[in-house]
Amino acid sequence: DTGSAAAVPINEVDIAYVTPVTVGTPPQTLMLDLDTGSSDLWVFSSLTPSSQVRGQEIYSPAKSSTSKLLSGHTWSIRYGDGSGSRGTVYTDNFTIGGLEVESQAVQTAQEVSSSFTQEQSLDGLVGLGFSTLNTVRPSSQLTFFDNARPKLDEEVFTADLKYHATGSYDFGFIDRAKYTGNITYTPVQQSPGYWTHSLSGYAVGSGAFQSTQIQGISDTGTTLLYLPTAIVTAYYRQVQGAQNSQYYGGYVFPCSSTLPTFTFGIEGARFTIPASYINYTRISPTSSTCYGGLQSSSGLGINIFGDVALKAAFVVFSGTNPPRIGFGTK
Ligand SMILES: CC[C@H](C)[C@H](NC(=O)C[C@H](O)[C@H](CC1CCCCC1)NC(=O)CCNC(=O)[C@H](Cc1ccccc1)NC(=O)N1CCC(N)CC1)C(=O)NCc1cnc(C)nc1N
Repeated sequence: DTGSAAAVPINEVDIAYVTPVTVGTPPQTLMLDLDTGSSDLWVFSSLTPSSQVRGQEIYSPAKSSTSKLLSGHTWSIRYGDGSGSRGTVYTDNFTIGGLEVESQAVQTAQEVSSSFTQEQSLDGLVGLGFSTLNTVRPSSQLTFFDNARPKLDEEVFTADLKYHATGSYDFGFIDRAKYTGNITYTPVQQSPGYWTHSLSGYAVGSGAFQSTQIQGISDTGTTLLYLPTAIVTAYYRQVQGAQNSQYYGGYVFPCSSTLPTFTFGIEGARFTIPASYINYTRISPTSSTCYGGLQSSSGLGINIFGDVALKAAFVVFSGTNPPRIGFGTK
């Protein structure tokens, strides 16, 4: 089997992408953030206090003839940006892009943090990290990809995220029409549960490519690209008026500045992020100061290849044994 679904940016600066999914019988449609940086599938639900719901679609297990309570099971998750949620667990039919998993663990939120309440276009997450990261207790649950794997034509899913446009996620096949040339693969280290791999180096603008192994995680749920401070300072040294602002928590620069491109390596292949992707957003709607899409990872303890980087390529997440990740030019 295969599946294919849209990845729709939820705002004008691609802060996140949501994908239509259906849960239950008859199908209830929700827009969820497919997140390779976590492994919980959770949704706003009829169990979420109405004071914490602001425009989100909700899943009501009581309205589904195929829902089953996973009794005694709970979950609680905390994300890198400090947001979080917790609740109970049902199993139900779950489909993405025509690909169905019966009795998928669907984690129903009983509490969500304020940033989720405020994000009305996001009805929950589909974790596509390794199932070891799942927070359901007493027994952890499998991700949609792990459940779908036995019925997939190929043990892969792909991400084709786009700049200020709708892209796609495919399951079970690699769509040759979505990239040119070949996919370059590199090994993935699946502990502790992220899609962890290395870049083979980088270049700032037309500068020489610096060959250096940079380990990090490819994370569709993270908006920006977070790399070691030395690389980030080398980049913004090329930007007139750029400064690392304590106030704004990162590099900012005049919106009128000319930004260089940023190239990263996967093994012998090279992928260039256009300057426009790195001119991420104005710090406020009327400001002439802009916030960079490339920021330092020093506070995170890990480098994160987030959407700013991933949208510059066609990315294959391969669940083969051993797992690997592939990048194609588009
Ligand atoms: C089982 C836990 C699980 C694996 C967890 N995984 C993650 O945190 C990575 C995961 O990909 C999550 C998935 C997000 C969570 C928020 C909602 C959207 C998806 N990514 C992050 O937290 C990366 C940092 N956040 C981001 O990149 C969010 C994403 C977002 C998008 C839309 C709306 C709201 C938030 N972006 C922003 O806040 N932006 C606003 C500011 C702007 N400058 C950039 C964009 C983890 O590592 N948690 C450990 C952890 C706990 N506590 C902390 C403090 N840090 C941690 N890393």
